[in-house]
Amino acid sequence: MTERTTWTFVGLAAILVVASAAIPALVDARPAREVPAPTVEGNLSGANADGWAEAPAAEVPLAAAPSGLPNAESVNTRSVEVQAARADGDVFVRLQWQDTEASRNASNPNAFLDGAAVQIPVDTSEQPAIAMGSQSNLVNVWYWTADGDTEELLAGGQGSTTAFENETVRTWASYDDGEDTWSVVFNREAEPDGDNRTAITGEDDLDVAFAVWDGANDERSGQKAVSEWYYLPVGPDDGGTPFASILWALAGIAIVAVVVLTAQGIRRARSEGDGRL
Ligand code: HEM
Repeated sequence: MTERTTWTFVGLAAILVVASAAIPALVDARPAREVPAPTVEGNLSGANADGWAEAPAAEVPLAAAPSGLPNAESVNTRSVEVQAARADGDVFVRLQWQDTEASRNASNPNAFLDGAAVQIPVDTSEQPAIAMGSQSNLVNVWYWTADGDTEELLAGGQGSTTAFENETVRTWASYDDGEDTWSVVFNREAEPDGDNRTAITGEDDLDVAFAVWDGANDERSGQKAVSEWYYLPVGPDDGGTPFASILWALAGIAIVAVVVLTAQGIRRARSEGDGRL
C-alpha cells in the first residue's frame, strides 16, 4: 500500500468520524413524543404574544377518545400544534388547531362550545391511564371553552372530574378567521400551593396529553379528539444527544486508529518482504 493510499484511507475514516458524530445528533434531534419546553425571555401572555416565536412546535396527532358515549367516534380535529415554554417560575402551553367555524356561544341547548384541554399527572414520577387517570393515579386537567371559561380540574378516571377551588390556571385565546385556526395559551405557576395540584419541580420530565372539542360537530364531554401521552423535557438533563455524539466520535477515532495501524502493518510487512528478495 502506497503512502497516498494510506492517507486516502485516513481521510475517509476522518469523514466517517465527523459523520458518525454529526448524523445521530441531527437524526435524534428530538425524541418521539417530546414537546420542547425552553426557557423563553419574550412575552408569552397572549395567544399571539411575541415570545411564542422562541418555542419550537410539535405536531401532535389526535384520535377519537374511546369513551363509549353515543357518537364518540365522530370527531373533526385530527391534529394540534403544541408549544411549551418556561418563564419566571411559570409554565405555558399553546395549542393551535384548524376549525372552520368558531363555536363560542352555547346559549341554545342544542349548541356546543369549542374547547381544549391539557392533562398532566399529579404524581409526575408515574404515567397515569390516558383516559383521565385513575383513583390511584390522579390527573390535573386545564380546560378552556370558547365562551372564555377556564377550569382547573382534578380527575381520577372517567366520571370523576371535580373543579379545584381558587383556580390557578389562566388562558388567552384567539380565533383567526383568515386561517380558520384557534390559538389557546394555558398558563400556571410551576409549583402552586394546594393538595393534588401538580408540582413541576424539575425532578422528572412532565407527561402531558391534549384534547380538543369541536362544538359545531356537537362534541362535548367524552366525545372529543385526544392525543397519546407526550412529555415536556423539564427533568434533569440526561445528557442524551451530546453523550451519544461523544460515544460515536470515540467509535470513529477507533476506526481511524485501526485503519492507520493496519495500513502501516501492511507497508512494513511488504517492505520486509522486499528486503528478503
Ligand atoms: C383518551 C381517553 C379518554 C376518555 C375515554 C375520556 C372520557 C371522558 C368522559 C366519559 C367524560 C365525561 C364524564 C366526565 O366528565 O368525567 C370526559 C370528560 C372530560 N374529559 Fe375526558 N377522556 C379521555 C381523555 C381525556 C384527555 C386526554 C383530556 C384532557 C387533555 C380529557 C379532558 C376531559 C374534560 C375536561 C372533561 C369534562 C368536559 C366537560 O365538562 O364537558 N379527557 N372524558
